[in-house]
Amino acid sequence: QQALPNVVILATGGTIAGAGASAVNSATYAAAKVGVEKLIAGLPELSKIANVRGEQVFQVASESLTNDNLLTLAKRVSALSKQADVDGIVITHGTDTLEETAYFLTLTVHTSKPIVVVGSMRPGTALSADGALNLYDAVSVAGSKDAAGKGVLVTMNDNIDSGRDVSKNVNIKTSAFSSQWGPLGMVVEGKNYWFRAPVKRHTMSSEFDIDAITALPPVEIAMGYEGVSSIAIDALAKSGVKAIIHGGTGNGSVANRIVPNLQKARTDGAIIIRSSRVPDGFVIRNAEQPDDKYDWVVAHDLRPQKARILAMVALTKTSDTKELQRIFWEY
Ligand SMILES: NC(=O)CC[C@H](N)C(=O)O
Repeated sequence: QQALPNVVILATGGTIAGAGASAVNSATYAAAKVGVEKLIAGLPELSKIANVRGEQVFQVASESLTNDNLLTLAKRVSALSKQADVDGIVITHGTDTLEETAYFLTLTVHTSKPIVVVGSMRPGTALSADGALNLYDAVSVAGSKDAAGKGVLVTMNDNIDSGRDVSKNVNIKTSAFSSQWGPLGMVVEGKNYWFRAPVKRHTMSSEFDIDAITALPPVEIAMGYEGVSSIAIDALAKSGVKAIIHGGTGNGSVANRIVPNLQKARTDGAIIIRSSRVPDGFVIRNAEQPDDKYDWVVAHDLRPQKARILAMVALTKTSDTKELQRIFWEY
């Protein structure tokens, strides 16, 4: 009988720590109510697969997380990952911005130990609550040797997804999370079944290290849509943001009437990053807009909210647009 792995659960809030007035409240409830000790005590099956201990890092709904929260969490994950008595780390998280935290961690934490971010779509008080199994799966994956070196992972609805690729694509339903490139595998009854591996740079092979990052630069998002005006772009440029993510239409297209405003924002110093509001596919450089001529960057397959995370991290090292474009291809 092998010794059980040591897994630390860092709790940050969300629906997985939510509570409703009755068992039929699957959508109407308060997130971030239940503490980590109670979450662990409510799942005695965990003690059969790992030595688990919990830390309450935050108790919030994830839409309210800040850049400072991201830094605090990532630094704690990094410190724990360096401890010999920690084999894996689980982060319980609200699902609304889970994909952003998971991507930030995979970009910045230098470890090959498994790190798993997990949430739920229904509070623990609801009928058919999904949090208990999702958390069991997260601890199981975080404690398994075959999950090492795959970047930060997300376990929701039996799937093991890459924290880089996965997004919340459905609300209300427990099948909320998916990626256009597919899950890496599945976890069933405490066993992992792998089908693919990430090819983008992450964790150990990342050039970014949370231990060396003390602040994140301001990066904001402006959406494209029929009838868009230059109000948002002009306001962002004036605010002094270091980069503007343009969540464009289609292939990252930009309304002709705001192109001059984005060009001016670039000349005045902001980095312009062209992404798309379309959930899947990716943006091709110099298609739709002459990125070389305008000195713009394209976001590859990253959605605006993920492009913002990579832009903030990349800008801690460089504001050279050629370097930034390399980083967007590689991560
Ligand atoms: N399902 C959820 O976790 C959503 C709850 C809340 N909005 C959050 O993101 O924390």
